[in-house]
Amino acid sequence: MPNNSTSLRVLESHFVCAAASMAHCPPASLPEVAFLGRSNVGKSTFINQLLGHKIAKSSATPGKTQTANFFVTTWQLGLEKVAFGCIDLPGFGYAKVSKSLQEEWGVFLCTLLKQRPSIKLFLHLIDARHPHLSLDTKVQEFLQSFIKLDQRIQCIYTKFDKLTSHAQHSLVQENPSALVSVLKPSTLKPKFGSLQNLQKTLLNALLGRT
Ligand SMILES: Nc1nc2c(ncn2[C@@H]2O[C@H](COP(=O)(O)OP(=O)(O)OP(=O)(O)O)[C@@H](O)[C@H]2O)c(=O)[nH]1
Ligand SMILES: [Mg+2]
Repeated sequence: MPNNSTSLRVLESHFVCAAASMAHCPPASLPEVAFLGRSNVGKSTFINQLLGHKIAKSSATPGKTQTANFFVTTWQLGLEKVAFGCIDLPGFGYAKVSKSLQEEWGVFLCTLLKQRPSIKLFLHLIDARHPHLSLDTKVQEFLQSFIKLDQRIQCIYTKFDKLTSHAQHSLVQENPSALVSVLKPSTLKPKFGSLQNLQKTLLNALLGRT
C-alpha cells in the first residue's frame, strides 16, 4: 500500500452522462463512488474539489442536481494509475414533510444504489451544523440494509468551516471516523487533514484498502 507521503495527482476527469432511469446509466465497468446526502449539503461542490475543477454543477439553491450524473476520473498515486467513476446524485430532504427515502428520492435512485455493484464507496455527506437529522439516520439504515462485503460507507461533514473552533473539535471527537470538508480546502486547519489526505483516504476506501 502506498505510504502517506506518496503524492497524488488528478490526471483527467470528464462527464459521462446524466441518467434519470436505470436504462440510461452507463455500463458499470469501473469502481465507483456515489455521493449522497441532503439537498444543498455540498455534494457537487465536493466532487469539484476532489477532481480539481468545476465539473459538477453546484448552486446556492437546493435541488440543483436532478439526475444521477456520472463522471470518470483518473488519478495517479505514486506509480499507480487508477480510473474510477463518481456519481453525483440529487439531494433528498428538500420536501418539508417527512417522507420515506423512497418517496423522497424515487424508485430510480434507490434501485441505482442497491443494484449497481460497481459502487464500492457510498460517501454520505452530512451538514456539520446539523449532524443528527433523522433523514441522515434513515440513509445510514437504508445503506446498511443492502451493502455487500466489498462496499463501504464513509461519512463526511461538509460546511465544517461554518462551525466555531470548539464545535469543530467536539464533532470530530464525537465521530472520529468521519471526514470533514470546507468550502476552500486550503483553509482547513492541518489537524483536520488536507485535500490530499482526503483524496487518498477516499481512494483507499474505494479500492477496499481500509
Ligand atoms: N461554507 C460552505 N459552503 C459550502 C460547502 N460546500 C458547499 N457549500 C455551498 O453550499 C451550496 C450548495 O452546494 P452544492 O454543491 O450545489 O450542494 P448539493 O448537495 O450538490 O445540492 P443539490 O444538488 O441541490 O442536492 C453552494 O452555495 C456551495 O457553495 C462548505 O463546505 N462550506
Ligand atoms: Mg448537486
